[in-house]
Amino acid sequence: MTSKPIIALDFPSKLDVEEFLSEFTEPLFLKVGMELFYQEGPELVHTLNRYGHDIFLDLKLHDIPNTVEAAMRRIAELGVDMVNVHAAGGLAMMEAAKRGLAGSGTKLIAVTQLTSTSEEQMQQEQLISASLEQSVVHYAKLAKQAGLDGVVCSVHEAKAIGVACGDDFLRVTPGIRPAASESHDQKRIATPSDAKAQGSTHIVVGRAITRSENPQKSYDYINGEWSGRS
Ligand SMILES: O=c1ccn([C@@H]2O[C@H](COP(=O)(O)O)[C@@H](O)[C@H]2O)c(=O)[nH]1
Repeated sequence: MTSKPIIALDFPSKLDVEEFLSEFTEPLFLKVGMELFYQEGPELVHTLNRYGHDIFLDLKLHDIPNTVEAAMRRIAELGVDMVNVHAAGGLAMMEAAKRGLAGSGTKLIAVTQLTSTSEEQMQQEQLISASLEQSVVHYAKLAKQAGLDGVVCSVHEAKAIGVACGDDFLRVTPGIRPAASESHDQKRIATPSDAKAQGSTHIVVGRAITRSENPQKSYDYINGEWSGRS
């Protein structure tokens, strides 16, 4: 059975979130990112939790190990289902993040290479001579070594990560677009059915649902394709 699509709540305020969620009747898997969390803080997370939604807190921590461990101790108290760090922060930082979450039940995943990054951009701007897939798999192995539950990657690397890190290692994939949709700022996009075929364990979908004229209909369509019902 596949997980529910994770809806990226990239909204500026709680009011916008309430208006968006009023369209839905069932419990959802929601992603709270930086824009919303910096505006509304932990209270919004508690509210979404009370309504029975699963929550991925997408804050992408990246700092020295001591700072990240302390921040994760606070995040552990929020009771979210999933949180993340940047794998580029290194092994010691990821291990510290995991220590900070100890006893919480919150899954910890690491961003490998952002889905808005192309191979050419990565090689030129980060001075990495490896291929993008090699870089992503390298970070996935580092995250596994640190004891993390999985990574954020694009659908295009999901299969290779499954081979390198095992099938139970989470491959959470943003950059999801229905066929022939606009890619916006994303470089490594794929459809929900591609994600299913390539072994993503979760898909993250923002604008294709939140900016749709009919969010419930778009969600149902994407969920159907992802779960193999259409
Ligand atoms: O590599 C990454 C990591 C995180 N994201 C986040 O996912 C959503 C995608 O939104 P769309 O509107 O579907 O493009 C967004 O919140 C990003 O911050 C990502 O896209 N890529």
